[in-house]
Amino acid sequence: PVSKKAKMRDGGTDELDVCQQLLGELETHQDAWPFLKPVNPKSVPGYKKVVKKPMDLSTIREKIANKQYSCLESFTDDVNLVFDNCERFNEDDSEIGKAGHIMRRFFNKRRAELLK
Ligand SMILES: Cn1cc(C(=O)NCCN)ccc1=O
Repeated sequence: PVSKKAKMRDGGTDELDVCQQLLGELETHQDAWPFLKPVNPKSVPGYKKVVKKPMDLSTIREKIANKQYSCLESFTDDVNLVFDNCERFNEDDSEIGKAGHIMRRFFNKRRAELLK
């Protein structure tokens, strides 16, 4: 079988390039505004108690910079956490709830296209 090592190419893995590409597209999406920075628990009543594992795009950007993602799967888990938290806390027909559904669909579509 092809060894893990074989996945490496100069300057890091292809998977990490895909993570950077996807994150860049999420950050610049017009509906990304609710997800760019950590939710401020002081300005959003109930958030701290309800959402056990907060996650946002700037935190994911930091984790990439600190080499905290070993593979596309661990990166995908954090992106999905952003949108799962959003569904948990926001009505589907709210502005933020709608943005979360749009962003999740966009992410899944682009991830599939980049992996083809
Ligand atoms: C993702 N999310 C974001 C907010 C929020 O208010 N973000 C600041 C926008 N400027 C509130 C609830 C929530 O689930």
